[in-house]
Amino acid sequence: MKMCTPTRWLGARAVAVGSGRTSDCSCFCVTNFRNQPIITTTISATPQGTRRPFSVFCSYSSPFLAASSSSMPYDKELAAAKKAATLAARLCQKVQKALLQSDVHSKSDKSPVTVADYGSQALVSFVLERELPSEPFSLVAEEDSGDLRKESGQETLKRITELVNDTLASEESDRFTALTTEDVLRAIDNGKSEGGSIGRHWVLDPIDGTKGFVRGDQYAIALGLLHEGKVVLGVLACPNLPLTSIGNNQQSSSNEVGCLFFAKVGDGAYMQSLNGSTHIKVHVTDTGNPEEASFFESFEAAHSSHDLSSSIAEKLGVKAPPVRIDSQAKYGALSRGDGAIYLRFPHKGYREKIWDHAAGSIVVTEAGGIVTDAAGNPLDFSKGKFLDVASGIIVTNQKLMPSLLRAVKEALNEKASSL
Ligand SMILES: Nc1ncnc2c1ncn2[C@@H]1O[C@H](COP(=O)(O)O)[C@@H](OP(=O)(O)O)[C@H]1O
Ligand SMILES: [Mg+2]
Ligand SMILES: [Mg+2]
Ligand SMILES: [Mg+2]
Repeated sequence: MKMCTPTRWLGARAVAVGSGRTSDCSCFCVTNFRNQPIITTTISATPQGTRRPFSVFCSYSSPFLAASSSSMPYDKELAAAKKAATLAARLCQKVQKALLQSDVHSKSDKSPVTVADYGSQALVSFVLERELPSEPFSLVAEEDSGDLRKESGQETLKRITELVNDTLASEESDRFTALTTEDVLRAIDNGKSEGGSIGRHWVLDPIDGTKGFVRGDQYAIALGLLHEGKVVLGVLACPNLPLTSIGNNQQSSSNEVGCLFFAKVGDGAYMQSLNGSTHIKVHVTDTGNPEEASFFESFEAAHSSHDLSSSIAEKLGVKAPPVRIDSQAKYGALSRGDGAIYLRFPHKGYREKIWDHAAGSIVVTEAGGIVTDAAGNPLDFSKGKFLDVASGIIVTNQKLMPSLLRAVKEALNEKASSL
């Protein structure tokens, strides 16, 4: 079977143009941008068997193709995601600047949540639904409105609604209409989808790294899109991340902070300033030498075992000390080569959630990196809101992955035999 990439998308019609020897190959296959066959067709052989150009016209009724008539797949979704994450970042920056103790609450699992987590979720949900009116809207997001619907949550709900409206009014004054508290509750609760392997689902962490946010450190607004269980685009807004490298031994040449990373499947990973400069393509480091590599891990030892990662780094031959920062800003920094490895080993019993990895993982893989669980399996985002991973998550480049996997295996075996 010959594979040829479509040269044009014509609504519900895919057109493939190529050349082939029609006498020895009669079955042709139109592939999508991930090289997966979407249409196969047979062309009858010419008696002469000559090499000549051919074109194949096939009817195809996919809503995905129909929706992509004049642009590349997921273009308008990416534009909407960048807009939503940028607006949410503005809201978070405002709150972090003037963080009042009363803006931090405790959820039933005792983790912190702030008015900015809720406000960011409401804004992203509202903007995505408004920008993509012709698409069914499904959102899997971290926060829910339960506490805000209680009597004790009314003041907080008012404050969140004000924040959302202030942000929309200052950033989009031309199209602003105020949201009510009910609108805000509804937008937050749109995030109740369970995700899964069928159709499309947005995946949102409105503030990833809330503890970092409250401390005044790193955090990210992380938004991904799943299609048939795979992450197909991701946007990471990192309002406090310097535009220049934060790796070990690297002096920052500018004080400017605020990065927006974005990636679409098959299209590479990019970074731009949150203030809207032109974007640059980013790539993970290509070092294969652990002595040149540094590694990222959680700032919070409660989120990832610092002991285990230090044992892995030692076995691998990494000399540099860990770079500890909060949130998926780690994935963003790794995607542009600030460091070579990200190690995440949650303590026993913790179940990873898809919103903590969806956006970050596509940014890194499109930048040429690899994201797997501790056994080397790819992450499976198709099983609902949880990610079932073996022991932990590891991220690095192609060259270092084989030796990293060996070091992880050794360190995990050592830990198991010491218990
Ligand atoms: N005990 C635990 N082990 C591992 N991860 C945890 C955890 N408790 C919370 N987390 C997750 O770790 C995320 C932050 O990761 P990091 O340590 O890389 O900054 C949190 O995201 P939120 O801040 O969105 O709740 C939360 O989902
Ligand atoms: Mg949280
Ligand atoms: Mg998170
Ligand atoms: Mg969060």
